[in-house]
Amino acid sequence: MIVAAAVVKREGRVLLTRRLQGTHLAGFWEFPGGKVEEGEDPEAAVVRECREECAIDLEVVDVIEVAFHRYERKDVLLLFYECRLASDREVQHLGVAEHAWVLPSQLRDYPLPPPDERLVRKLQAGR
Ligand SMILES: Nc1nc2c([nH]c(=O)n2[C@@H]2O[C@H](COP(=O)(O)OP(=O)(O)OP(=O)(O)O)[C@@H](O)[C@H]2O)c(=O)[nH]1
Repeated sequence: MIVAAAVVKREGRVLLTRRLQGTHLAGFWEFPGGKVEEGEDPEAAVVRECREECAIDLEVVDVIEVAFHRYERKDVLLLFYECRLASDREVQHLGVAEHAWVLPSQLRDYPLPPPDERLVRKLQAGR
């Protein structure tokens, strides 16, 4: 399973969303995104997922990190894309429980899934 997630920066902060109850890793925070569908371009997937789940419009800037993780019931290849906001629409909670704009130095206060660890370190190193 391929997952595309967005690293959206605004005024030195990065967007995190919280997973809905009843989903895999419920309650965890994450970089918004989701599964890439069959035949879908991962960059299109991250834009689509963020529109569906948060109502924001994004433009992909670059790939920032790749991670592979073996969960108990599935293997996940995560593609993290640096994205910029393409409009000034506010984040809405369509498919997420809540959101936060977080300073890199505060990312440790938000429980993120294990495969996100290296990305967190990169962001904290200012990259
Ligand atoms: N969006 C996102 N997903 C992540 C991150 N880190 C990470 O391990 N994941 C995992 O990647 C998968 C994303 O899939 P998803 O959000 O479309 O859906 P899901 O598996 O809950 O969907 P499902 O219940 O329909 O099968 C989840 O298993 C999630 O735990 C992250 O930072 N952002």
